[in-house]
Amino acid sequence: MKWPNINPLCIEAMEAATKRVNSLTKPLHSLGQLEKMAIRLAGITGHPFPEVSQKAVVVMCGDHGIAKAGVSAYPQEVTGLMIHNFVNGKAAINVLSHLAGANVHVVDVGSYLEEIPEVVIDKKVRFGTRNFAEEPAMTQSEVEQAIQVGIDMVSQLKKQGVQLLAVGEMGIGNTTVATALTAAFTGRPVEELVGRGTGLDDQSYQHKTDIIKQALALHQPDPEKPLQVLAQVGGLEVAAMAGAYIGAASAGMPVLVDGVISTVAAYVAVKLIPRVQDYLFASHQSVEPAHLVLLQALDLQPIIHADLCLGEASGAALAFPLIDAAVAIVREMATFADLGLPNPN
Ligand SMILES: O=C(O)c1ccc[n+]([C@@H]2O[C@H](COP(=O)([O-])O)[C@@H](O)[C@H]2O)c1
Ligand SMILES: Cc1cc2nc[nH]c2cc1C
Repeated sequence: MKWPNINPLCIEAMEAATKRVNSLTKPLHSLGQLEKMAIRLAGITGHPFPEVSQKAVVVMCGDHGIAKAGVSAYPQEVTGLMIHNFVNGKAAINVLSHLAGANVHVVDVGSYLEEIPEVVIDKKVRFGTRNFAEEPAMTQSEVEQAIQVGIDMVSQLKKQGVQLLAVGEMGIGNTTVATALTAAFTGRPVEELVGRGTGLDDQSYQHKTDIIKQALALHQPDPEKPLQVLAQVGGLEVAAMAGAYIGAASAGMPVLVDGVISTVAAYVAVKLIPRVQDYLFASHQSVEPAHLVLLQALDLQPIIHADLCLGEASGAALAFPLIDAAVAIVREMATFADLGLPNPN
């Protein structure tokens, strides 16, 4: 695959933003993460006073052959039902996006739905992945097509004037995918990473752990070959999200990462193109154990700790107002000079 160009952060804008942040009427560093976010937003946009009012949410949807192995508390049909729910504006992501003034874009990159509602963006690569307990989930070509869906989607949104993006997913079975990918990339034991997803009981939780271990033994993933690992135990919506992060970085657009599935996709994007990391903002820390491992591996600090584990980009949308806060502080707070005081910093 040929990757798009990604610019480094603008050092001048970051220096100007740092100077401004340190001149504001507050003890040095007392606005913590908000200050760091403001400075990085300046670096991403090239402006010390960035504008991020035009917000969009992208929900990548896909089904999983591995769902047949009984690894989710909910039936596979819920993926399609939730796509309809998104379209009707009644899912959590619709409510949270509406609060933040963001439009929701639902992309079907691989659900089992035969008939896709009109407003869903139909980018189906195939009807669900293969069951990776038995064979690779995807071909390399399918992985690349799905990544391209994400890159193209964000390029379109950029043309429509979008300035800030939240990326998430819907796909029954995909915490099994995310856990297998995390184990493959980090080498951490599956037992340390596996969570209860949509709410597995103890017996199914053990079964999920065994399935992931068996799949890793079958495929022997090489962490230095991210596209191959995606093909072995990944998902179409995971690949599309990786593409969306690459697309956002290439468009100079800050992007909020959601939960464990969204973050493993970000990990893949960074593995493919390390500079993508500069454009990522972690929103929250999911209750899935693999999420913390991924956030640490990416050196990302989540700004919300609310025991979320929903997906759909819900945590990312919940973080929109915090990005707005970071921008508003730099724009609107008085400086020590404004008060006629020397800057103590
Ligand atoms: O974002 C997360 O951290 C997260 C954690 C647990 C579950 N989910 C959502 O629940 C679905 C996957 O759960 P499961 O149990 O079917 O693997 C999928 O649609 C995700 O959006 C999402
Ligand atoms: C109802 C439901 C909604 C979801 N949204 C994201 N993943 C989900 C999983 C389930 C089961």
